[in-house]
Amino acid sequence: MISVESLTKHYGRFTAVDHVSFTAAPGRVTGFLGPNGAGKSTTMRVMVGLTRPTTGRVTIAGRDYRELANPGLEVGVLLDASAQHAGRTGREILAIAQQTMGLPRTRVAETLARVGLTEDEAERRVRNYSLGMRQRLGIATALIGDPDVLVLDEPANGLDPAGIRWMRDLLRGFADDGGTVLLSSHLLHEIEVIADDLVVIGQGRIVAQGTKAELLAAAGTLVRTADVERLARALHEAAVTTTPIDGGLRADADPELVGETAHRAGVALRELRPADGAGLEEMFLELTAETAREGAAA
Ligand SMILES: Nc1ncnc2c1ncn2[C@@H]1O[C@H](COP(=O)(O)OP(=O)(O)OP(=O)(O)O)[C@@H](O)[C@H]1O
Repeated sequence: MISVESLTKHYGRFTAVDHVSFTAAPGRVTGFLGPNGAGKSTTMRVMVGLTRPTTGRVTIAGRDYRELANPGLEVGVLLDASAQHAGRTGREILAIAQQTMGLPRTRVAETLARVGLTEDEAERRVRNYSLGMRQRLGIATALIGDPDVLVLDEPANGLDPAGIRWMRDLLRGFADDGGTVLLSSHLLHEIEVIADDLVVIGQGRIVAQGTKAELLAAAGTLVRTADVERLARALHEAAVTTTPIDGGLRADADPELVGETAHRAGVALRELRPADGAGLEEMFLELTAETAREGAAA
C-alpha cells in the first residue's frame, strides 16, 4: 500500500504539487495520469526519498521510504530508464543491483528472463539498447529484489503495442499476487489498458480519482436520435447535463436513465451506448483543459 497524504512541493514560489492525497492499494494497478508538467514525477520522487516534500508525506506499507533498511526488497522503482549507465551491459547493471541488495546470483538470469531480455541482449552495452529494451531493463532492476510494491514513472514509454501488452500482463500478474503497482503516464490510452484505478492530476492538483469502471461510467452515455432537441429538453428536465455530438448528444447519466427518459418523452433512439473509451478521453481532456499548458495559454 502506498499512501500519499496531503503532499505539497514548492520550488521557490512555484507549486509543483499541491495538497495531493491518494492511495495505491495492494492487488491493484493504479494509474497516475496527467499532462506534461502536472507533478507526477515530483510526487514519485518524494515517494522514493529523492525529493523532500514541503509539507505532507508519503508512506509505503506505513513507513517512510528513507526508513527502509534494504529498500529494493520492498519497493521496486523505475524513474528514468535512460539514466542507466550507458557503458555497462544490461547484465552488469542487474548484477550490481543483485549485489547491492544481497541477493543470490541466480536472480540476475531469472530476472532477465522475466522481462524478456535474451542472453545476447544482456551482453550488449546499454548505449546500444532501444528505448523499449531500456524500459525492460529498468523494470528488471525494479523487480529483482522481489518487492511487494512497484513505483514506475512512464514505464510504457518507448514500448511498442506488443511491449505494452507484455507489460500489462506482467503488472497484472504482480497485482494478482497481492502486489501494489503505481505507474504514471501522460497518455490516457496507455494507462487505460493497464490500470484498475486512476488518479488524474493537473497542475499539481488531483482532478479526479476512482476505479477505471467508475470513471468510465462517469463519462456518460452517447445517444443518437432524429429528435435531439426534444431529448435534450427531457434530459434537462430530469436534471441530466448534456453535450451536443454529431447527430445526438452525450449525457452525464447511465444508459438506463437516458433510455427511460427518451421512452417517457416518446423519442425514438438510433443509438444508445456507454461513452466508454471515447468518453474517458473527453473527460481527461476536459479535466486537464484548465490546467494543461494549451488550456492556460488559450
Ligand atoms: N527541481 C525543480 N526545480 C524547479 N521546478 C521543478 C523542479 N522539478 C520539477 N519542477 C517543475 O514542477 C512541475 C512538475 O514537474 P513534474 O516533472 O513532476 O511533472 P510530470 O507530471 O512528471 O510531467 P511529465 O509528464 O512532463 O514528465 C513542472 O512545471 C516542472 O518544471
